[in-house]
Amino acid sequence: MGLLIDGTWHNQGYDTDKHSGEFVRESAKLRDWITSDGRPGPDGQPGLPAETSRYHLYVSLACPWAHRVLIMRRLKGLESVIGVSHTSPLMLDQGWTYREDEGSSGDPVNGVDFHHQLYTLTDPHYTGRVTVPALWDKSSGRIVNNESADLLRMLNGAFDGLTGNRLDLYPADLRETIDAVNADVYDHINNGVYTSGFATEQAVYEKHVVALFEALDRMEARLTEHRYLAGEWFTEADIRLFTTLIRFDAVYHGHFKCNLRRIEDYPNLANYLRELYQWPGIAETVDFEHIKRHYYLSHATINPNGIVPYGPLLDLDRPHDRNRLPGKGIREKD
Ligand SMILES: N[C@@H](CCC(=O)N[C@@H](CS)C(=O)NCC(=O)O)C(=O)O
Repeated sequence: MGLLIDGTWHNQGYDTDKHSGEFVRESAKLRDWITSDGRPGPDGQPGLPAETSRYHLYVSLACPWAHRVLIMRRLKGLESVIGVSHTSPLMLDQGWTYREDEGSSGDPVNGVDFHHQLYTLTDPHYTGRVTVPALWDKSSGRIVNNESADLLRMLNGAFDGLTGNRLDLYPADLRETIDAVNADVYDHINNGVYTSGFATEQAVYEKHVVALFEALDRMEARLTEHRYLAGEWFTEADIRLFTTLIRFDAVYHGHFKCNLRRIEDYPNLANYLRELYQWPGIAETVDFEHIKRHYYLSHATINPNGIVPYGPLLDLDRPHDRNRLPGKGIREKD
């Protein structure tokens, strides 16, 4: 694990001492935006036009943030429009790598060995953490965006003219609800497992793990009455919760000590997780081999001997009970 400082790779972990034992996630820095015709993004970000085969997605199959984007790519029928390379599950001295002998797909676009090289190709003086997912633009030869929340929004709309796909995972009339759920899920669940697991002080860990389970309780209650997080429609809010839930019992419960309960112990969350897992196309984006090997083998401070647990046994294909609640699937744009 490491970071770039003025374009030079430094092999160093997260500095929790600087924040009294807290893990503080760095904000993504590369934030240009793909739009259908290259006009600026929603907040005036520099725009680039959607084109077939122009952009390439670099992901880790282990990473919950990258996984969101893989699901959106699949649901939006973008497989033949945006190519993908995945890293090796191991994130060690050189960070994410494209070592095929360790399980990476390799990098056919730039032929790099290490993910950090894509950042220095983008900016020879790059300073910051080197993260997946990253969307590469073959035309300008750089990463245009490395923030999964942005990538979800772009993939939901910008390429519709090329694919004819009209599914809308961020419908205008549900945005207020989706944004509010996303904020809670991001702070306490998506990031909450990391702030719990990477805490280096007991009190800091306890604060985050309690907040995490309070948020899971809120989601459990919400899903008693609602089929999906924003109501009857499946939206990006569900994708964003799913990628944490699917890793929870296999990794976060043990490795990150998020062990008040398992997802399996929550009737609604467990059934909801299975419904989403069984959604056409989604199970194919889940790779437990990468997920387990990544976490248990990449964080030597947490798991120094690198033993990967054999279990748990998960039966995500068994039936769910979510049909008891009204659901309409994914909205189509008018
Ligand atoms: N804000 C980013 C966060 C991505 C992120 O933190 N990815 C992790 C993998 S799960 C990573 O690459 N970490 C490397 C590091 O922090 O050095 C996003 O959501 O796209």
